[in-house]
Amino acid sequence: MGSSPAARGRNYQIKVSEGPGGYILEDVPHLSDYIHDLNTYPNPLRSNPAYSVVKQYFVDMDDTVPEKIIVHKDTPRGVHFRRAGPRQKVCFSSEEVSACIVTCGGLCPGLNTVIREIVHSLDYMYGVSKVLGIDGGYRGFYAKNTITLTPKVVNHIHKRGGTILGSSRGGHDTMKIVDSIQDRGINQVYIIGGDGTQKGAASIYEEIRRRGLKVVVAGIPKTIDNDIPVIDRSFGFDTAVEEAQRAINAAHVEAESADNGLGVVKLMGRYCGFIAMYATLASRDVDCCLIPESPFYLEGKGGLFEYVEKRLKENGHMVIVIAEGAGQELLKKETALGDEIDASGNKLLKDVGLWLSQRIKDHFSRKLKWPLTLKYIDPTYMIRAIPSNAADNVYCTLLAQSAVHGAMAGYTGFTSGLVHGRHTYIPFNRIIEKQNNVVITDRMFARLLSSTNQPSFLSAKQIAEIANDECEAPPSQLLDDSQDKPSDN
Ligand SMILES: Nc1ncnc2c1ncn2[C@@H]1O[C@H](COP(=O)(O)OP(=O)(O)O)[C@@H](O)[C@H]1O
Ligand SMILES: O=P(O)(O)OC[C@H]1O[C@](O)(COP(=O)(O)O)[C@@H](O)[C@@H]1O
Ligand SMILES: [Mg+2]
Repeated sequence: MGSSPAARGRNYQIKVSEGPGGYILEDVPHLSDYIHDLNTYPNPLRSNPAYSVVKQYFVDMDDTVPEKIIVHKDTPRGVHFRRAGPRQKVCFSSEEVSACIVTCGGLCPGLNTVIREIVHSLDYMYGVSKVLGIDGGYRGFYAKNTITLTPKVVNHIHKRGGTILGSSRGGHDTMKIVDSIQDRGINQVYIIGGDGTQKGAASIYEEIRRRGLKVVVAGIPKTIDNDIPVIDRSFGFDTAVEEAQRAINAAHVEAESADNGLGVVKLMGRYCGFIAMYATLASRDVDCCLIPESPFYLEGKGGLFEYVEKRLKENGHMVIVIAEGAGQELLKKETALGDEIDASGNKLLKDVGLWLSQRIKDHFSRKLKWPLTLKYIDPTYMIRAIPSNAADNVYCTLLAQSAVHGAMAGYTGFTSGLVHGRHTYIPFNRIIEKQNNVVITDRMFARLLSSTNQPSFLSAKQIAEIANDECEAPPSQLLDDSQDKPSDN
């Protein structure tokens, strides 16, 4: 993977200022930080009939959004992010802009909606007509042709799953990508992708800045797994949870219709179990939800087999939801398979659902001689390939609009993201420093355990150790709803 010496330093990204009462602004870079004779223009939205009637349509330059909204009387004001939205002045004239859009990593519902809205916002709000689609992810910058994107070309794409631009893993070469951006005269780069993609976007931004180019880099966070930190949730997550209900429902119907019926559903989540956890909480038909963050074991007292036996005796049927990244250590021990990675360096997972189903069947047929009817459903790629639902469509639209407003205003090196329901510009360093995961000592996980009645599979000592490890890390927004809403405890 190519990255410049500047990219390895990562110093350009951090722009922090402080104010009274412990106020901290983790700001995003601006072209004027390194280009001193930057022209500005009045925002064309001033004369747009749709927006000119809105009172205070333009965002006040001083508006910021707090990272934490639950505070005590004496709490310092803490970290804030710049509020997204249109500015009075822009740094590009409409004719000057030459934009490009790239989608990278795994598919996710909503990708086409984001592409469509970037093209539409650039054209209808800012009069920009030069927009290129980069074919097939990062490597498309230097190894493939581009696609001309017009409002007409993208008009109906939000009704389709996937990405009309194609995507890929691997192939990120900072130098070749920035050379291609420079050669093509591109000055706005919109990069849609997950944690890996945003790391790549940070390297591109740093190299562009090192070369002193008037080119803005705007990220739009994409991941069905919801593993991107800081933001409330990633687009496509809501759609995935909704679609997962169909698989869980099918598993439940199958399980209920058979003697000792057991439905096993595998859902996505390479390193985190958000989809599994939320789908379980939404469905209420699930008896056990297994996620990567919460280790489990099969045999012996307190193990999964014991719980399955108990539930089948009590209820006659059972549904297990398992995130694809759960139980990988157990599976690895038993199958002696090595560690493999994909082209982006992500762990390649073994099929834990298939393995678990086989282990349960073996256990009940050989050891207990129980007749068991087990149905295994793997809807993972079906879920990922559908178009986004209504809520995600609106969310994608606003994320794309925010990115365009930010880029036109000259902000760069940022990811457009929702923080406590407010659209913000988050500096890349905050997005790529860690991954979001389910905190099993948070209230939300307790709610999950109490809704399924499953054992936690952890001893009191293990839970205490995890709690100690996690007390340093702030709880994720999606998990700890005490961040957003009054506690319901
Ligand atoms: N640390 C990194 N630095 C630069 N590029 C990266 C990095 N990690 C991943 N990428 C690139 O980002 C793209 C997408 O990454 P991947 O992990 O596959 O998906 P996602 O962005 O959804 O997490 C790939 O083209 C990959 O080469
Ligand atoms: O598309 P692939 O390479 O089979 O990868 C599957 C992985 O992609 C995901 O859907 C999303 O991962 P990314 O957000 O990193 O793209 C994971 O849930 C899953 O493990
Ligand atoms: Mg990823």
